[in-house]
Amino acid sequence: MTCRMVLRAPRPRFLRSICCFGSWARQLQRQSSGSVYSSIHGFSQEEIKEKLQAFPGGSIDLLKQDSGIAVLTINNPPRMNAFSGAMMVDLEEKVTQLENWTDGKGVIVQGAAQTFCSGSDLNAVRAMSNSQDGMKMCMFMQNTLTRLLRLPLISVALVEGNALGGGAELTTACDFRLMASGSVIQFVHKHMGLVPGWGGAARLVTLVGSRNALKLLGGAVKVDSDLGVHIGLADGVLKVDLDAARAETGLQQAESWLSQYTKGPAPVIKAVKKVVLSGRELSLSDALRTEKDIFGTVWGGPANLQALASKSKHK
Ligand SMILES: CC[C@H](C(=O)O)C(=O)SCCNC(=O)CCNC(=O)[C@H](O)C(C)(C)COP(=O)(O)OP(=O)(O)OC[C@H]1O[C@@H](n2cnc3c(N)ncnc32)[C@H](O)[C@@H]1OP(=O)(O)O
Repeated sequence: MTCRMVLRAPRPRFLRSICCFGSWARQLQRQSSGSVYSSIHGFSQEEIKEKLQAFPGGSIDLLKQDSGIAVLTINNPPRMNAFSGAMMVDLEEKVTQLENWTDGKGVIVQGAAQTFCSGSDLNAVRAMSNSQDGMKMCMFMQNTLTRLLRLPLISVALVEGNALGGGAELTTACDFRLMASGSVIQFVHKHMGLVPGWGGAARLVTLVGSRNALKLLGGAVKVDSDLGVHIGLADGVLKVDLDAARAETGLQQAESWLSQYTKGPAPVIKAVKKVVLSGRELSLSDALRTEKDIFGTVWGGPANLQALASKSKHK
C-alpha cells in the first residue's frame, strides 16, 4: 500500500523521514526532494536547467523578513512578468532557500509592478516548441511548483493585474489566493492549443472541483475577484481605497491577512502547515500516523511549556 503511494507521488522531505519504506522506496526518496520527477523517470534537472538558462531576462526576488513572512516577486515588467528560462531556474533556487529557512512562517508570491504573471515567455516557448523540450520544461516547473506548495510555510498568491497561462497555474501552487479588484486569473491554455502542464489542472480540480475546473479550462474563463471568491479559487478581495494617502498597498493588505495565521513561533506554524499538508496528500491512515509524529515535535516544546505555565484561558 505504502509503496504504491510512493510510485504515484514521492513524498515531501518531512513525510519521507517519518514513514516506513522498503529499500527500493528509500532509494527513490534519496533521488527526489519533495519533487515529482527525478532520474528514475529519466529526468535530469541539470540538463534542463542548462537549456533554460539560454533564455535570459527578469529575475525572481526573495525578501526574507524578520516577521517570518517572505515576499517572492516575479520580476519581469517589460514582459508583464512572463517567465524567462532563467527565471524558472531562479524560482527553483529561491524555493530551495525557502525550504531551508528555519525562522520562516509564511510567504507571499506577487508580481512586480502591480501585475502578477503572464505565463511563460512566449519567445522562449517559440524557441522550445518541440514536444521533448516542452515536456522537460513542464517536468521542471512541476517539480518546483510542487515543492513550493509543499513548503512548511503558509503561502499566499497576491494577484494584481493578470495571472495568465502559467501565471494562473502558479497561483494554484500557493495555499491561498488574494485578488485585487480588477485582477484576473485566466487559464488561457485552450486559446494557445494547450492544456496546463505545470500541475495547474490537477491543483485546480482540488481547489474548485472537477466541474468548475472543466468550465475554467474549457472556456478559458476570465476569473475576476467576485467569481474567484464564488467558486472558492480566491480567499479574499483586496480593498481599493480611493484616498491614496490612506490606502494600504496590496502587499500590506496581504501581509496583514496572512499574519492572522502566522502569529506564534515558527516551529508551531510549520507544524500546522505540515499536518494540513499530510491530510491533503496522504491516505487517512498515513496522514494520521504523520500527524502523530508531527504532534511529537511540538508536544513539550518551548511554546507548549510556556502555554501550560501561563495557565492561559481561551475566552
Ligand atoms: C499557455 C501555457 C503556457 C505555459 O504554461 O507555459 C504559457 O503560459 S504561454 C503564455 C500565456 N500568456 C499569454 O499568452 C499572454 C499574452 N499577452 C497578453 O495577453 C497581453 O500582453 C497582456 C494581457 C498580458 C497584457 O496586455 P497589455 O495590453 O496590458 O500589454 P501588452 O500586450 O502591450 O504587453 C506588454 C509587453 O509584454 C509582452 N508580453 C506580455 N505577455 C508576454 C509573454 N507571456 N511572453 C512574452 N512577452 C509578453 C508583450 O509582448 C509586450 O511587449 P512589447 O515588446 O511591448 O510588444
